[in-house]
Amino acid sequence: MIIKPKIRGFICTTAHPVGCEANILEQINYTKEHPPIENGPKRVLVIGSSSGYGMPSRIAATFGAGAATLGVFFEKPGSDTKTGTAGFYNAVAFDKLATEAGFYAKSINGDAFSNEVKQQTIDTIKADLGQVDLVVYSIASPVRKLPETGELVRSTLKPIGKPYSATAVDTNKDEIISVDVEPAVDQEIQDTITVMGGQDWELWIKALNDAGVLADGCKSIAYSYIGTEITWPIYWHGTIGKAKEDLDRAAAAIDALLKGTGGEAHVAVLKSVVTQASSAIPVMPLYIAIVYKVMKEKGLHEGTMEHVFRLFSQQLYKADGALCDTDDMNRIRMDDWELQEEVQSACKALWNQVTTQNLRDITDYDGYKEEFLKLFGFGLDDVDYDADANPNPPQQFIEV
Ligand SMILES: NC(=O)c1ccc[n+]([C@@H]2O[C@H](COP(=O)([O-])OP(=O)(O)OC[C@H]3O[C@@H](n4cnc5c(N)ncnc54)[C@H](O)[C@@H]3O)[C@@H](O)[C@H]2O)c1
Repeated sequence: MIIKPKIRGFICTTAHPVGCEANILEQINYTKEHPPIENGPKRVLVIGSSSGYGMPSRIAATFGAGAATLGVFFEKPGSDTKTGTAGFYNAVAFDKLATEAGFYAKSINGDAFSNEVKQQTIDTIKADLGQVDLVVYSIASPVRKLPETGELVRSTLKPIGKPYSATAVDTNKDEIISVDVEPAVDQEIQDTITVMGGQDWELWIKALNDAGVLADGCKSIAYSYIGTEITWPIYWHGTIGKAKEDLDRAAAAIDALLKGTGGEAHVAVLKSVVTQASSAIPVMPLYIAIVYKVMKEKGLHEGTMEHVFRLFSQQLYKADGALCDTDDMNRIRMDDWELQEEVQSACKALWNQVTTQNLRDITDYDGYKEEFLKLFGFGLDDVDYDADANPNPPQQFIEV
């Protein structure tokens, strides 16, 4: 099949398996070029491991610390007429490259919110690894099927209390627009907490702990975002922010549980990056185009792989074995570079000046668009997009 990008709204409905493999290889090579992560984990479970921040977590564990990894994700395979999702191809590539390099890498494709996927994960750990010493929770989902009732709950990305009006970019027309978002009603706030809050992370840790598959000293992290004044109305002070506050609550409960066996749990607050999840959030694409411009100019830019590698090597598994640095909520603040005063004041200045005419000059909008396409395996120099590509490459995922 000849595969080209097809963009609909804020997603690309096609993905390129060869391009996705090239992306994974690039991330693996980045990791291999760095000194190994001393004291790193050896058996790792990554929940939400097929893209965004989850995949580099798996790569840092494997190629940085030499860990055996089990990945969980929810992705669609390709068929003769349709391509699979980018996450599917990323995971195919990771399993292949990790296995070829001699590492244990198994993947479970199914709904992480379900009891069945949790049980399959436990069975696989028991059969192959015995226990795990790190659990990474990196799910981003607009919907959660509740395991007990089967009810489908949807999250929303809305402000709370009052309508929100802001400058944004229409990424299909490459135009600066104004977006107006009505505030959430109470049910929408509750539902967003149900989908993206900490309950499922807690259910995972409880299930894994009850099954005896968490090693003594096991750590767990879940990823969060706080951001800045520019994005607060739609993010930290909005429905998704309430869900992330609930993640902080869950982190404290999980930390208390894991401390009993010498372990720990943290929320890691990460920087804004181009992922499928962030491109769905109003205002984020423009903010990212601006902050990338500023951080690239200041030599502070990191992509997902660089950022997660710094988290693993300089915080979670420090060379001297010291505990990670945390804020007063016990969170690991990897967003420290992005939140520097000089970065944020430069962002605010650009935010107030941006127009359709100067979008490409004063922001890194071209970089944003390139990275967006790259998420789906497109726009890479060394991939022949006119060549036939197999939309269903061989894989051995455990399907649940
Ligand atoms: N993108 C950012 O700028 C950013 C910044 C800070 C924190 N984060 C956080 O990082 C985490 C991951 O987000 P991302 O941006 O990497 O998202 P992403 O869309 O790139 O990846 C989401 C992952 O979740 C998996 N997933 C979704 N629903 C699932 C389900 N029902 N069962 C199993 N797997 C499922 C997907 O398969 C994929 O592996 C989120 O908690 C997000 O808030 C993101």
